[in-house]
Amino acid sequence: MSRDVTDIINFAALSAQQKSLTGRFAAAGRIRIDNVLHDNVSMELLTALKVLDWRLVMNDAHGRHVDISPSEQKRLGAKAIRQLKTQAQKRALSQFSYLYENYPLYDRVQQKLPVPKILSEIFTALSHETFITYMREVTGKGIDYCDIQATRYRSGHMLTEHDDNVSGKNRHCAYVLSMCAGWQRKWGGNLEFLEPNQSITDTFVPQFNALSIFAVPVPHRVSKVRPGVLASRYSLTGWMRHH
Ligand SMILES: O=C(O)CCC(=O)C(=O)O
Ligand SMILES: [Fe+2]
Repeated sequence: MSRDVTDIINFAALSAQQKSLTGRFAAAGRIRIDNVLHDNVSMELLTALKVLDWRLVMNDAHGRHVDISPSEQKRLGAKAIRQLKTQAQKRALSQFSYLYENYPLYDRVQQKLPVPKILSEIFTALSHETFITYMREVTGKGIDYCDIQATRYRSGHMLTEHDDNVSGKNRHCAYVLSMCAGWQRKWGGNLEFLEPNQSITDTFVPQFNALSIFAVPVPHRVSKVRPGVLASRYSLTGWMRHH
């Protein structure tokens, strides 16, 4: 049997923070909410994330999206993948670039493809009326559903400056449910909020079971995970949208 939204999302924690979050979102356009999932759910999610079939995604020199399945990664081999990574990292110095791993949860659900139960339960909870109503109250925005993907950033991965605004997608807010225990800011992989004058106004270091929400459009990036870092930066991320 599937669990109810209240068995997934820790509404007691959300209600306790609601007033301060509403004030902060109105003032700053971004917030972090701690302890969003129940403890047992967050542990189950982490277990599932560790064994997902991760695809490698990046953009090429012409800005085209490249998406490499696990079997294709195996076929290409470690040397070819390393070369692709090096090229992406070079491009990141001069143009919009990204390189990370993803699991397209929303797309898979839309296409009626199988997904791990825990991921499907969390996706359902994030688009449940109870959670959407809460988010509408906190952000003051006309959200009615969330799309979702899982992401994994490992050593050398990054996402350079962008603002999430894509015409026709009706993205009101971006969200990142960060699922990293013991992440250190010196490892990179930090979510940074940017201003035109080269300053970084805010840095969200990955945490465990913490939900960041920020208004779209706002310039931001994920700094490169430092070479040699062995930990994985896991998140569930997407946009709060309206139909
Ligand atoms: O993972 C993050 O912290 C942010 C990801 C992001 O900005 C995006 O996918 O557009
Ligand atoms: Fe983004």
